[in-house]
Amino acid sequence: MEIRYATNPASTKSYDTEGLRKEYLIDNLFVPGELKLTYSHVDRFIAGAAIPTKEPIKLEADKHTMGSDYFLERREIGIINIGPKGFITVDGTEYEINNKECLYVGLGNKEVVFRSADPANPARFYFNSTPAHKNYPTEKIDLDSAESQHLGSITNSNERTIYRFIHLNGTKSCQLVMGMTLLKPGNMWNTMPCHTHNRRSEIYLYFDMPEDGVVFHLMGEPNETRHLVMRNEQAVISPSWSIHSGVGTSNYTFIWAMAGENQEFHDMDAVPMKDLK
Ligand SMILES: O=C[C@H](O)[C@@H](O)CC(=O)C(=O)O
Ligand SMILES: [Zn+2]
Repeated sequence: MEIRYATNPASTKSYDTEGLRKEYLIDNLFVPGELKLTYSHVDRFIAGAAIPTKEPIKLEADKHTMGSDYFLERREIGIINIGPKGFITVDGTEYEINNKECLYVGLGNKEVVFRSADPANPARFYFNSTPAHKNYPTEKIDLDSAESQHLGSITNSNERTIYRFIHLNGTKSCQLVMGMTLLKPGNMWNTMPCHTHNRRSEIYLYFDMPEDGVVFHLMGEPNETRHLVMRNEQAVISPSWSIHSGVGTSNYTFIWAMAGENQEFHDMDAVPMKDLK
């Protein structure tokens, strides 16, 4: 399991491209047949993925790093399938999870297993996990049952729909807040005007991108911005002090997950456009 330590704005100022990518970019999550995990000390997020081929893949704890016997011993998890149909079994109960559907699994569930409906055309499960102190019910959420918000306009190249899966007015969790944003064709910008949220950090996963497409992901303090060039199915860690926005070479979809000391989606500090540097 890969480990990322927390970073601060002062040292981030001096990072070059490679330094920024080493700290913030997660570019190795999707490997057929493997469970891949990255542990970040930013709000103790775990970002991971599983592409089950012939054999199902079990969500196993890395005992050394997590210090637990099973993955959800002290954690909760939100899982979204970004590929073809698959199944997730949680302590014996099987859930069918289609493309862009989400499953929340709470604290204390011992066995979580990923399986593809067609191993030749496997499911692609992406997940975020954070520490938890209480069990909330396992729940499946799809685009129809999610809370949705239409934002932006074609004249600003940012017309998109935000779907909230795990949040205060929907599927309950201890601290994980998770959803997905779909950009309309011809729209390339997300989250501009941008924001920070001092009480929460965030992880983005960009996907549904063409092979040679890129997203210029913007990060850093509002008056000290940097960018990371990101490709399909890559994730990026956004500490609480960093903006998180992006512009692509075509439209794309991204999963966002937040964690911290509150779950108020709108508890964010909007950055006035005149303050961006
Ligand atoms: O704190 C909220 C997150 O940054 C995202 O939900 C923003 C987003 O999906 C968007 O504007 O498109
Ligand atoms: Zn945010």
